[in-house]
Amino acid sequence: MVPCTWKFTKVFTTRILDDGVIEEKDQARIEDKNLHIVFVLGGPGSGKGTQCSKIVDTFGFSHLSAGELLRREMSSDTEIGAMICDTIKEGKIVPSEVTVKLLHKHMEANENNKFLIDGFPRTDENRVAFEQFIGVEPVFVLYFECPEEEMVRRVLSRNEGRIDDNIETIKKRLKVFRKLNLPVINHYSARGKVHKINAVGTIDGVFDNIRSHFVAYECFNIAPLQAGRSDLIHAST
Ligand SMILES: Nc1ncnc2c1ncn2[C@@H]1O[C@H](COP(=O)(O)OP(=O)(O)OP(=O)(O)O)[C@@H](O)[C@H]1O
Ligand SMILES: Nc1ccn([C@H]2C[C@H](O)[C@@H](COP(=O)(O)O)O2)c(=O)n1
Repeated sequence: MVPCTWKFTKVFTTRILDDGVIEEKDQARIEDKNLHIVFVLGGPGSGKGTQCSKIVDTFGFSHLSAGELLRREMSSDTEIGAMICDTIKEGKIVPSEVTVKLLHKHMEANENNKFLIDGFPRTDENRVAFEQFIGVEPVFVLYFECPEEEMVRRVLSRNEGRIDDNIETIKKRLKVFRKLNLPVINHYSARGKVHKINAVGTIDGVFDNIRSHFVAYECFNIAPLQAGRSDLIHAST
């Protein structure tokens, strides 16, 4: 399995408590972890979250869903929470600064060094912000290919009470996906990093296809695995 090669540079955070006691907290900086990051991309409802749970159970990654982190932040009674709510309702993309900071916070707090980052980067701006702020490239990118009618069907029957699971917002999210997310997938595809997954089929059937990519990755001792360069993807509309 994975050799754990943390460098363990500690960051000491000093805080003076109310009673004058000095509390020193130490944490490993994520910059010093030997991070293995897999980005999981695909349109809304293509099954990213469902498959991430299975990857976590089988391959020991930690799952960070950018959408889920934003939804949690949205329920905070703050200006940023309200901004996230408006943006998600409109099917638009939250400014990268907010999302990357949330990802950073959760990666830093988690001892694991293997992360599945689901629904990120959604735009070139997201991608560049992550590269600049976190400074790590993904080892590979899973791209869930799914017909739009199937994605709409799945989202409309998801029934989790999400404010963006309605036909009006779904249409906007699909448009944003075609316009902003496909260029990101093409960016990684040109670098041989994209593993295309056929997202149609039973949940277990789709996972069987995904499994081989992680097994191969582990066999290569977690060295960045170069996928074959796949054809560029063009938005159909
Ligand atoms: N292979 C599948 N076949 C049929 N339904 C599926 C399949 N995979 C997932 N689903 C269902 O489709 C819905 C959407 O799946 P999921 O939430 O995993 O998608 P997602 O890509 O994470 O969506 P989003 O980007 O909107 O968060 C869920 O109700 C899930 O149970
Ligand atoms: N990188 C991201 C990821 C998500 N969002 C917002 C906009 C999405 O429509 C919404 C839901 O995300 P999902 O659960 O479908 O991954 O969250 C964003 O702005 N930036």
